[in-house]
Amino acid sequence: MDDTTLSFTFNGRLRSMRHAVVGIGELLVTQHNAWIHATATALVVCLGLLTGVSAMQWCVLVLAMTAVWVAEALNTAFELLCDVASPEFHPVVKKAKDVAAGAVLLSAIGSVVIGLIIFVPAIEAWLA
Ligand SMILES: Nc1ncnc2c1ncn2[C@@H]1O[C@H](COP(=O)(O)OP(=O)(O)OP(=O)(O)O)[C@@H](O)[C@H]1O
Repeated sequence: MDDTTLSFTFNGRLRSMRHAVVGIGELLVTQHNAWIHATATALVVCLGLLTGVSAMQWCVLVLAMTAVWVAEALNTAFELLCDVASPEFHPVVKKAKDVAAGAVLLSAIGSVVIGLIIFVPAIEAWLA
């Protein structure tokens, strides 16, 4: 490891953030699940604005949505690595990919439950 690898630079951090933004772009362009998450995110934001949920409820909703996006991003990265490491069918890769996909499903189910807990009463109050 040389000095340039060790030194902290603003440009280095900026470059690193650019890579992360490119990664998010890749997720949005290539992953069909990400399109569903984007639609759900837009729906939640519209519903939240319409029904006037509280600041604390916004925090919970943001955390729930972020959990789904993070799970999807990690699952996608994992799938890409699997495809390089084992392009042919492998029973253990199947298990690994299925478990990673399960993480996305778990976070999505949790988010739907949170959405129902927050929005059912909020919509009832809004319609009353
Ligand atoms: N190399 C492999 N070996 C064994 N099983 C695999 C392999 N690649 C994919 N699979 C199986 O196919 C399923 C789908 O894999 P794939 O990589 O297409 O992801 P996906 O769930 O379709 O996600 P996406 O829609 O984001 O592409 C996996 O969950 C796994 O069960």
